[in-house]
Amino acid sequence: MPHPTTAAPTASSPPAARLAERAPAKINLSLAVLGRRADGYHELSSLVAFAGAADRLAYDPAGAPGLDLAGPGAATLAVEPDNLVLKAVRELTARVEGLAVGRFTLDKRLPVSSGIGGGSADAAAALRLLARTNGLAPDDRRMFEAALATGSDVPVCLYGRACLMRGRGEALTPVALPRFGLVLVNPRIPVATAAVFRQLGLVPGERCRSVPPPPTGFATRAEVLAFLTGMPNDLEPPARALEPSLGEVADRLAGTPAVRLVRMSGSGATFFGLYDDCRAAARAAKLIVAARPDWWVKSTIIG
Ligand SMILES: C[C@](O)(CO)[C@H](O)COP(=O)(O)OP(=O)(O)OC[C@H]1O[C@@H](n2ccc(N)nc2=O)[C@H](O)[C@@H]1O
Ligand SMILES: Nc1ncnc2c1ncn2[C@@H]1O[C@H](COP(=O)(O)OP(=O)(O)OP(=O)(O)O)[C@@H](O)[C@H]1O
Repeated sequence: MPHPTTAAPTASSPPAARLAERAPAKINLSLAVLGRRADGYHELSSLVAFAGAADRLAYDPAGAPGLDLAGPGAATLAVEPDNLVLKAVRELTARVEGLAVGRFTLDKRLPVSSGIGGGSADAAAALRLLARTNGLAPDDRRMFEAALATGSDVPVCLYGRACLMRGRGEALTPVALPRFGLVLVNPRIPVATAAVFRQLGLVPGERCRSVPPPPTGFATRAEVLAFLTGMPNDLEPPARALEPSLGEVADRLAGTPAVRLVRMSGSGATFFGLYDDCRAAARAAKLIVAARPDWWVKSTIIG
């Protein structure tokens, strides 16, 4: 297979031949750091769910292997040589003999390096497209292995449903969640995941806390909120220490009417607000956009 490349949009086969997958934003509703493993990765326990906001990955199986970038976020990735879509392709190619690979077009809508796993979601979408077009079962072990080799958040994005995520990101247990209105706010300040973990100052092999597992399901929003109140995002203090301006993002969300919970996702800098329904979320988003038109603000649903 020729080496896949990243390139500006080009003409390719007609739309009828194209396939597509959504690549939804991953939200860490809670995120406990339990310690640091001997291999350097941190041991996590995180309640994860997926938002209505997404990138979109189109695929032309007959096209030349590679990736074209489109959409409002394309420019932020244009000089990125190691796109996670291409990394996932390489990892699956290394595991599946004779894997046929075509051309991807990424419609980039989610902010980059923002704690909502956009790149991981894109990588998972690429794996799903390759599985569909190569006759691999979605639960083929090689899919999971390629996902984990691509990044810690890629397995959960491949899974794509609300779950408890543990370990480095490889242990996933389904959790039933009721629906919330959701507002995502990103101040367009990229935050490097590695720097936030490093700020915790844990040495390999160090344990720092234990947490009780969440229930396997929540019947009501009140139950979810009660659970989350005692389970913050442990990466929020180090992210705020690195980027004190994140305080304004949390404060703006906390000031919106009818907000039930405000928290950072992943390693930041995206914060989210939970609301009872999407109308309350839409109202809140409007207020934030009016105050900070320079921020990325998205009103959607989760659960
Ligand atoms: C913070 C989260 O977004 C929570 O879902 C993820 O744990 C991060 O997942 P990710 O961005 O896919 O992370 P990777 O690309 O695998 O790793 C990026 C950096 O974060 C560190 N990292 C990541 C995951 C983890 N459990 N422990 C870590 O210490 C890695 O050492 C690496 O330096
Ligand atoms: N398709 C992609 N979309 C976004 N970022 C990508 C992509 N490919 C590679 N990257 C690079 O991956 C890194 C992480 O990007 P991403 O947007 O997934 O971060 P994140 O939202 O903080 O993820 P996480 O929540 O998993 O930590 C950035 O350095 C970015 O340049």
